[in-house]
Amino acid sequence: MVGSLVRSSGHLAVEGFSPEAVVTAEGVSKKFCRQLRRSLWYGVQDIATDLVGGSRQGDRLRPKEFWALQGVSFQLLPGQALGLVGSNGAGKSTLLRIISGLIKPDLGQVRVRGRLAPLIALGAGFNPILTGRENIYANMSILGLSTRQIQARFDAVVDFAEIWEAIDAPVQTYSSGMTARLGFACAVHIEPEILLIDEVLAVGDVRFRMKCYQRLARLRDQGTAFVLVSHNPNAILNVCEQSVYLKKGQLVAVGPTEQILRQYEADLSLGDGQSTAEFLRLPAKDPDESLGVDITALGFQDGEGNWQRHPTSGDPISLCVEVFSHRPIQRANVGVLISAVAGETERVLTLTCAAEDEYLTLPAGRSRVLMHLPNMGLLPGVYNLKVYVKEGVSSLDIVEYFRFAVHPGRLVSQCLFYQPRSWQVIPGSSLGA
Ligand SMILES: Nc1ncnc2c1ncn2[C@@H]1O[C@H](COP(=O)(O)OP(=O)(O)OP(=O)(O)O)[C@@H](O)[C@H]1O
Repeated sequence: MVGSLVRSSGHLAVEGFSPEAVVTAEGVSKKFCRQLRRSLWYGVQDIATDLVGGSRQGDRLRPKEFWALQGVSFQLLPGQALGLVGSNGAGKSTLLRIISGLIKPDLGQVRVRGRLAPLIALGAGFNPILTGRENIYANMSILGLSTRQIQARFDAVVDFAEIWEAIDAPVQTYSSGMTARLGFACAVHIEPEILLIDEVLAVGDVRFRMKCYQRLARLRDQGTAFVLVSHNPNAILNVCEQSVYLKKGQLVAVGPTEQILRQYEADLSLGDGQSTAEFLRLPAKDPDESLGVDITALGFQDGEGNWQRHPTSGDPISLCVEVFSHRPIQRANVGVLISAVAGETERVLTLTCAAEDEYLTLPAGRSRVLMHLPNMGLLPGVYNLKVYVKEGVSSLDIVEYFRFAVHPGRLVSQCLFYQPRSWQVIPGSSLGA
């Protein structure tokens, strides 16, 4: 799908484009200027240069300009789904805007073959003062449908968006979920050959999201190609078998989605500023500030008591919470809440003493609370751990932020949940008597 990649002058470039590709991006670069005044002035200069038939110096940065995209090449074949991952400001939306034709690249080119539907900003393409009905006609005709074709699909669009009661109200009175539903419904009902989706699936309730995913699967079966941007790795994993990783405007990797997400998440964990330390040491608290128990250190330890900065999926591991107690606590409730960093703070695991009525006794002075996990059930990725110590409903101390990465190990699971199990074959045995 993405051709073979070679490194050239510090960038990855695609060798041997397929003539069947529905989208081909070749050495695409885009620069922006953060100063509005300068940016407007540069715009005027560029238009003047175009008018007199001069050539823009697209390859050079003018003062205060920066590359939002630099030398990005990839291609998308019919019916294939490509995820676009990268942290904030990596250039994902800029790339989608260039593919959709909303903005022009300064260098390189993008070729698109087939009808393209961009779903790249909530409500973009809708006129807020027009009604839902009027917007459906306006939007779908911009996307290439005739009035007769729109009439034939109108009911299906409104049914899908579930907005019959508001169809004659101005779109500015719609909730963000309703606008997203209408945008999605219009885009999928033009039956595009290429669909660009930028985060819009994050809006709307869970039921509608499931409906969108089902619809996307149907479009894929019919041969629609996708480019999907999402901060939620599961959304990308569900839809795309291949992904592109953008970092500071450059394409750093392309390949199977699982591999690309691991690389991205590993980079995220290296950028957290905590990664070099084997465990998290917390600054000593002023006795006046303390509520009775202070968490003084936090980390993972293996069976031999060695600190493990990055636990391995499937291996036994213990979470170690070092505390200093100013007085004995008879019924301490220690809680551990784990969320996925790349999943928009999606909670993955909540483990508390109170949930199992297994309260702890903390003596006065320093102690280590160990939570033994026979298997690290988290899949490879980057997580944030929050830990608290409570006595009844009163919180004694809390650490909001301990980021760690889980490295791949022998555990192989395709889903979020890992169930430890053992297998057995009983020869000569049947379920009958
Ligand atoms: N019109 C613009 N003028 C100036 N800078 C811009 C403009 N549009 C985007 N940028 C900048 O270009 C860079 C890339 O932005 P872009 O929106 O493509 O990133 P992104 O990967 O989609 O980020 P996010 O995940 O936060 O949506 C950012 O530094 C952004 O601030």
